Amino acid sequence: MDNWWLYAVVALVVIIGAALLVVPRLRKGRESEPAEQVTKPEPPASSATAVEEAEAPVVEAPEAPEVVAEKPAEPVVEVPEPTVGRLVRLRARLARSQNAIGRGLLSLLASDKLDEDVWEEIEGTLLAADVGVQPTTVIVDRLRERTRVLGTRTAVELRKLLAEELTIALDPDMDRTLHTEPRDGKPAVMLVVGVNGAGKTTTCGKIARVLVADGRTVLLGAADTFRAAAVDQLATWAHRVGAEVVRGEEKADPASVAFDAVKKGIDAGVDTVMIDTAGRLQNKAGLMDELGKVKRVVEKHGPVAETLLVLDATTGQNGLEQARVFTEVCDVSGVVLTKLDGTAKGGIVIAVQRRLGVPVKLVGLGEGPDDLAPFNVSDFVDALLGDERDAKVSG
Ligand SMILES: Nc1nc2c(ncn2[C@@H]2O[C@H](COP(=O)(O)OP(=O)(O)OP(=O)(O)O)[C@@H](O)[C@H]2O)c(=O)[nH]1
Repeated sequence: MDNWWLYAVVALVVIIGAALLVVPRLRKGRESEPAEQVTKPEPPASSATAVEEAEAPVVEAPEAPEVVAEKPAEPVVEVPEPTVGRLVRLRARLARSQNAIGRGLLSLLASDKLDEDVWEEIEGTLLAADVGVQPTTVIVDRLRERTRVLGTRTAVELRKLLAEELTIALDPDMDRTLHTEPRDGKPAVMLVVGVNGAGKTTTCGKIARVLVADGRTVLLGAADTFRAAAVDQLATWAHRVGAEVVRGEEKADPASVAFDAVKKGIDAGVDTVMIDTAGRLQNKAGLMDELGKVKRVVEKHGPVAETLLVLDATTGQNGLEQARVFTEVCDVSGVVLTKLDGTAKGGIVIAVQRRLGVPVKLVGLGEGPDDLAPFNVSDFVDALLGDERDAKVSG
């Protein structure tokens, strides 16, 4: 027990040493806690971006004029194909789709014996080609008579006879002029009517291209206010050739859009104003009335030069009844027969003219911008029957 103080000193040293070791660690541990608290409230990366974005307009504002300057100033205006001889250039396509009629008829006529059965087959071929009952009867009766009287049997002569009969059936004396020239200092106004999907908007665009190619100025009125896409479609066609478009609000009164378009055309001094109307079903009396209203309202500016009825050739005879209603409402002056490239029934041209008493003025031969041609009887008959030289070779 003499050394009790020695034990006391050692114990004190141990306690102090332990205290020196433990306290700094505790302190260190406490210091790290606030560090974690700092990282937690840091804004996440995305909110930092949001702040940058929120500030962006302020920072980028001075650059705005540069953006405007970089915009492509003018759309590229296309130069359409010249119109002269278009039907001839498109003849191969037309002939491909019509060959069934021409070849069928010519081979039947070249039969060893033109008996009752053969004439019935000829009649069937014409009916199947949508020529229509009455014109078919006339064509067959005349052919029968002429082959009997003339005793014609060579392929060349038979082709000539058939061509003559088809030409008569197509009424070459009908006036197929498209009235697009301004009169009395006012633009020629064209109304384009027809059922949904017949190709009205496309036809407006194609005609505008033809007119622009011929050096005319054109304004298009988008009176199909029922379908916003139709308005955009027309505007696209117009921009491609540099024509102006007048469009109304969606669901606006089509008659007022048409009226405004003609007024703008008069003020701007353009040559032709074309009004694209909504596709209307003939059994919707209200809609047909509205079409009549469009015409009356437009006529307040002066007479309409041309009312074109657009008909889809692939609807065949069924389309004719619909077509007839249009002729009653709006005094149709010409027919545009579209999609002739999509049918082997070219005889519909004969049926349309007979039924409506209106000339086919233009034909659509494809979806391409220049696939529209003035209708020409002799080119069409040539396309129906194939090249005359083919007949000579086989004759
Ligand atoms: N193959 C072919 N397709 C055509 C021709 N004319 C138009 N079309 C196509 O027919 C479709 C309908 O044409 P649109 O011009 O939209 O018809 P629309 O009469 O204005 O139709 P709505 O606006 O619904 O009344 C489109 O796909 C055109 O490309 C043609 O001569 N041949």
